Amino acid sequence: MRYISSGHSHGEQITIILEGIPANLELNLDDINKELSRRQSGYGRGNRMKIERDQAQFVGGVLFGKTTGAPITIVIKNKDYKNWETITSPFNYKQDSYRPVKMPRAGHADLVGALKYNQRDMRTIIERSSARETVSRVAVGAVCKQILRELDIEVLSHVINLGGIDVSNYSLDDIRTMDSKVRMVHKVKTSEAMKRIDESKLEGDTLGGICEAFVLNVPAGLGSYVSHEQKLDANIAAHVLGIQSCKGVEFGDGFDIANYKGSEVHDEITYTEQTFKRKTNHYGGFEGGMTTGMPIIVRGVFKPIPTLMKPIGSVHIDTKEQVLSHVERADVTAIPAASVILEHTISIEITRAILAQFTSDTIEQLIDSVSRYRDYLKEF
Ligand SMILES: Cc1cc2nc3c(=O)[nH]c(=O)nc-3n(C[C@H](O)[C@H](O)[C@H](O)COP(=O)(O)O)c2cc1C
Ligand SMILES: C=C(O[C@@H]1CC(C(=O)O)=C[C@@H](OP(=O)(O)O)[C@H]1O)C(=O)O
Repeated sequence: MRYISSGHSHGEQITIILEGIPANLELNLDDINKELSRRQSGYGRGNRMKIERDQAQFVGGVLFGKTTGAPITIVIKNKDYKNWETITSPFNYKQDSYRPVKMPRAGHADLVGALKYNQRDMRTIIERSSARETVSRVAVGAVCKQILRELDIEVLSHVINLGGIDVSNYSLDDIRTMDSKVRMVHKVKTSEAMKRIDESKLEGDTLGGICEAFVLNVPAGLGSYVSHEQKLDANIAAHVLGIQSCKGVEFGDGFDIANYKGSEVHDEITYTEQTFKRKTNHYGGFEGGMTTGMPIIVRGVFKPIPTLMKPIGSVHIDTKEQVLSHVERADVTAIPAASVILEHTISIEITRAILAQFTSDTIEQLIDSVSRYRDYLKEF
């Protein structure tokens, strides 16, 4: 399974081509659109999210509500395009009143993108480096979650730190039953986090944070130790790090394991109810790049939004004068959205590993093949 996306933040649309999804999967379009709208909400987002109402249009690979096995094409329109058309229309642009972007924002892709692609107007960089692209991961991840649901595998996420405030107060059961808005910025301690967001906004500043995701009911043995390309934890980490503004990924106890002895952190092996289990899950569900059968626990840390309404120093790319960096509409924080994106990114990698490992021309074959593998594990 693989996917590619194309499109600009303020262009007409984001187009996604997704290949390798089994045939006969009945897609629930409402659920896919619900996931897209979860990505849009969350306290601290800027005015762009008031303009957009993301909806997936399937224009290939789905007939009679089911996947056909052919590549799937998904289109997500940018409603904001109508306000940008004179700038971002590929050919019918007008240059008269347009001001090119010349003062790179530290933390964004502006300067390095301009250097790499020899661009003198960093609009060309912004249009693709923008996290608008994350609609594609969520649309693809939402399709993947429907496959995972057929296999009784569940992926959940929540915010655990927003701008330095610990907002992690929930058990797995709480997270599972929360409605999406509450899940993204939690009820308890929310007011403190919202206050911090309001203060940052007034100060012209931005915030980052940490999100956590869980994958439940994964069979042991997804992924493989035989090559780095097949290590599922490595593939999840790479894809998560590819989320705009992600600066680190950890599994289970993560960086904290450095503080313990082996006897304290290796997850001791037990055998109950015909299953190999672990007394603990310090390694977050992975050994040797393979799932252990314990819940997968992944956290991502996301830096504060680069665009600052009270800008910091920069250098004009033509004159080389010291200036203040470019200012444009932006989020104060996007951590609630990052949590949804994290969940979908992980769903994609879990699905990719499953489709690589099991017979999957059709969803029926996949369900049967995973079920037989689960029986085999019980008989082992
Ligand atoms: C959901 C989401 C929304 C974002 N919104 C903004 C934004 O409004 N303004 C901004 O400057 N950066 C925003 N970012 C971060 C930039 O896209 C990101 O920092 C930039 O592409 C550079 O990539 P890097 O941070 O991974 O190095 C957002 C990131 C995410 C995940
Ligand atoms: C459009 C989205 O996020 C955008 C990501 C983004 C950036 O620089 O990454 C900058 C902002 O774009 P704009 O300048 O149009 O307000 C965010 O709104 C989205 O998440 O759908």
